[in-house]
Amino acid sequence: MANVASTYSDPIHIAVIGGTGLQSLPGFTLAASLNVDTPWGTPSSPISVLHHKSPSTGKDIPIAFLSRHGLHHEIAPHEVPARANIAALRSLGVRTIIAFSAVGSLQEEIKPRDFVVPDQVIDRTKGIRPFTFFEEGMVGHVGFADPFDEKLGAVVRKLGHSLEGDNVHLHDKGTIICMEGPQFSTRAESNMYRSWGGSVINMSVLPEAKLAKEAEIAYQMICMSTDYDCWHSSEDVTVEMVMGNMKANSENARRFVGGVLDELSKEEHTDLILAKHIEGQTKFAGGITAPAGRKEAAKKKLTWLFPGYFD
Ligand SMILES: CSC[C@H]1O[C@H](OP(=O)(O)O)[C@H](O)[C@@H]1O
Ligand SMILES: Nc1ncnc2[nH]cnc12
Repeated sequence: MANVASTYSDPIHIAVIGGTGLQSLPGFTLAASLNVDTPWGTPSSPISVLHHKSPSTGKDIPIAFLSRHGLHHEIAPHEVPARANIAALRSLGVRTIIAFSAVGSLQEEIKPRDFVVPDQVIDRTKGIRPFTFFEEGMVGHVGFADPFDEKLGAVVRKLGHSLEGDNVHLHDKGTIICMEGPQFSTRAESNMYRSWGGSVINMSVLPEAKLAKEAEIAYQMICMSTDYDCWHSSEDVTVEMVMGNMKANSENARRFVGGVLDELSKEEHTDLILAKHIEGQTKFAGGITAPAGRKEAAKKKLTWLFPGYFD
C-alpha cells in the first residue's frame, strides 16, 4: 500500500473484526496498515488503523480493523488464525472487539437481513481449530458461561435499537450455533439445532470468542441474518444468497458498526473500552500451573501476550 504508515505509536483500544461481506470499513481515514507477527503466527490480514472522529469530543479515535477471512476471502472458517488475530490485537492495546458475522437464521421471526446481538453460543466445531493460549506446560481455565461481554452488549443493543425503523430490525438476544463447516448443515442437523433452541448459525464465533475471553478483551458479535439455512420451506442456503443479502444490507451493517463506534468513543465509556471490569482475571485463571511445572517455551509465549502475568 503506497504512502500508508506501517507503524502506529499510540495504543488502540477498540477493534472491529469484519466477516463475510464486510472486508473493509469505508468512510474512515486510513492512518496505518500494520503487519503484526505473534508467537501464534500472523493474523488473517494486515491490521488497518482507521481514524474515527468522535462526534462527542471531536478527537480522532484509532480503530483497528481486521478482515477475518483475509483481504480477498481466501481463508476458510476452519483456517482462520484466530489466536494470531486476537494476540495481535491485544498487543496493539485492544481491549474491546466488535465482531461482525453473516449468519443463517434458525427461527422464523429472524428474517433475512435482520440483525441479532447474541448472548449465548453452542459449540459444534470439531476440535480441529486451535482454541486456547493455555497449553504445553501452562494450564489455564477462564469462565465462559457468558461468552459475550454484557456491558459492551448493552451499548451495542441500545445503539442498534436507535437505528430500528423500516429497514432495520434487531433481535436483542439469541444463541449462535457455531458449526465446523465449510459445508453447510444437513436438514436433520438444522432441525436438531432448532430443537436445541438455536437462534442463528455460523462458522466463526468460535474459537474467536473463547480466545478474546482468555485475552481479557470485551467481545460482542453483531450478526446479520442472510438466509434460513435449510430447515425452512423457502430456498436452501447458498453462497449467492448469503452474499446477496449482505450486499443489499451492507449500508445498514456499516451504519450499525459506525454508530457503535460513535457511542464507544464517548468519554463515559473510557473504562469500558479498556475492559477495566475484566482486567486481571486471566492472571488467576492462568496461574494454576505451579511455577516448578511451567514450561519455558509456553511461558515465553504467554509473557508476550500478558507481560508480567506469569513471571
Ligand atoms: C459465506 S457463508 C459461510 C460463512 O459466512 C459466515 O462468515 P463470517 O462469520 O465470517 O461472517 C460464516 O461464519 C461462514 O464462515
Ligand atoms: N446457513 C448458514 N450456516 C452457517 N453459516 C452461515 N453463514 C451464513 N449463513 C450460514
